[in-house]
Amino acid sequence: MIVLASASAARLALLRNAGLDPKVIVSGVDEDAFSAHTPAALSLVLAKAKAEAVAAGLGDGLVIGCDSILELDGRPYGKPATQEEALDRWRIMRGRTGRLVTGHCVIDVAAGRQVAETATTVVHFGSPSEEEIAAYVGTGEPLSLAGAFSVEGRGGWFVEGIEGDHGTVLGISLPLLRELFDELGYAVTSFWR
Ligand SMILES: Nc1nc2c(ncn2[C@@H]2O[C@H](COP(=O)(O)OP(=O)(O)OP(=O)(O)O)[C@@H](O)[C@H]2O)c(=O)[nH]1
Repeated sequence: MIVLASASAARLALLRNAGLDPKVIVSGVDEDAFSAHTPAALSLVLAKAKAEAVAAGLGDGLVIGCDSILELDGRPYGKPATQEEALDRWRIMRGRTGRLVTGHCVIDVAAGRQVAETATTVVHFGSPSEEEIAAYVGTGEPLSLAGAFSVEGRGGWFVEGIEGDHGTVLGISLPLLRELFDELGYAVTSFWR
């Protein structure tokens, strides 16, 4: 059994479209209770915390935990708390290049084994006008997204391009997840529906 320890609809859709049919158990981890020296380290700490919180209640299964953070000027940006914060974020981001880091953790509950790693995708932001930023933030979309943008939704109009795996931006890197499964001795193809 594969368990996705995430409330992210994007992560679930990505795994389903890629042939898996995970059971979703949201971890409920309080992300504000964690800190780390770098955005990448923070994404890993949070991915592990989410996977561990869900794995603690299971006797078997492969539990996947993830956390996505935008790194800009070395600072971590998660989901904006308010529309005002999202507006301010876009005024910083526009015309700039950031790194979307997603931490991944997979726990083989029965074997008591855990593997974890980050994936990073470079994001080149466009230069939306004040009116465009206000219109985008006004849709409410940015509030549920790490870095206050989507690459395939309404935010896509303001993303000039990315360098790296697009799944990492959506919230889960399939090639990295394949490596982590392989490290635990599992072939992802064996779970394809
Ligand atoms: N659809 C879409 N979602 C994105 C994009 N960038 C980030 N996200 C989502 O932003 C959210 C990042 O916040 P996280 O804390 O990692 O995850 P969450 O949604 O809070 O869910 P949990 O894993 O339960 O914490 C995830 O749901 C990602 O799927 C994007 O470009 N497109």
